[in-house]
Amino acid sequence: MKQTAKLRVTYRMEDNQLQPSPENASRTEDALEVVAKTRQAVDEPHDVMETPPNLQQLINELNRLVGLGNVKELVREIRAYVEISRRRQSFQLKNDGLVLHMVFKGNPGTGKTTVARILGKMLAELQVLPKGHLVEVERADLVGEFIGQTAQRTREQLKKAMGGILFIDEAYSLARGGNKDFGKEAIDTLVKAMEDNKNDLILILAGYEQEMEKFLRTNPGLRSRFPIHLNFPDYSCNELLDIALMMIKERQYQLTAGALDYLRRHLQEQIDKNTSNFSNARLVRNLIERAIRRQALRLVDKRIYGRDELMQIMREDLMATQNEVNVWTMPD
Ligand SMILES: Nc1ncnc2c1ncn2[C@@H]1O[C@H](COP(=O)(O)OP(=O)(O)OP(=O)(O)O)[C@@H](O)[C@H]1O
Repeated sequence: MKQTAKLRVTYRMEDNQLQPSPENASRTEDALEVVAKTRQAVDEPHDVMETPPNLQQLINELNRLVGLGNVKELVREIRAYVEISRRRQSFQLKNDGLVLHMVFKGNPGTGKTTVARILGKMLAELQVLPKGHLVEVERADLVGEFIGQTAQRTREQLKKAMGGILFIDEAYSLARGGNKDFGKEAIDTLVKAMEDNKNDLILILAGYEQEMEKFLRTNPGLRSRFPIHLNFPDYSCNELLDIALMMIKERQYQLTAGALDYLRRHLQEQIDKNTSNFSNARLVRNLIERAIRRQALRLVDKRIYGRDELMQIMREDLMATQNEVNVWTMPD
């Protein structure tokens, strides 16, 4: 692309060379710098989004997650926005700060915490957040039982989260008791902190979709402070199976054909039951981890075994988990 720039500058002759006249020398230098930068930006072929290695690793980590197309798209948007804001800055163009407070709506085990954790690290790499760590809290961490306790607890958590993300699970439980409840005080303290620490803190409210919608409807002032809403839908049977295979592979195990067949049927059965405590990818993780322990038990007294055998998860290892999986809920 051919680019021309017009400059209106007065010159004078000095040592047989044309020099900008002293009264507008600095304006000239500014103008020439802008021209140089424009040329560089327009003419030079350059990597549109150079990605530092740490950031690339996090992008890979996010992309490895099964599904979640909307989340991946949002992250692309944020990266692009940060990059363009930087380029605009170099031309002294106006830059309204990014407001990245978010609402994550979805059932348990749909990846909300996992995404928030990766996002925090990414925003630190992009220098949008100073640290990018995640502090996960729920009502009991914020709300006290006596006067004065709530503001103190909430402030403590805010302090821990400063520089990163404060992730509030089941955020609507803060409004549980209405205006007389201490939860209201927690919300007010959070809102104030959002205003006072615009560049140092991101708040994510997470929880079931319907409860969250109701919460935001009854607190209209809150909705406008959270410009980004992300839905985390339940995973399909195939997606859950992909997640299972990914987890198996990461841990250097393999499913036999019988185990795979069993797992597919079992997951579909769980989906069809449509129970409220169905925990999506967390259920899968618990199934796999339990099956790994069962496989160990099956092999431990065997004298002869090979590499393949040590890697194989069989149908019977998974079947043993059927009635026990809900008892064995592993922390993340
Ligand atoms: N899309 C995915 N691909 C691979 N693994 C996933 C995916 N989504 C979730 N997981 C895994 O499932 C487990 C549960 O996910 P996570 O804790 O992020 O869910 P959550 O929505 O925050 O649940 P909760 O609301 O109950 O806290 C984690 O081990 C996570 O790594």
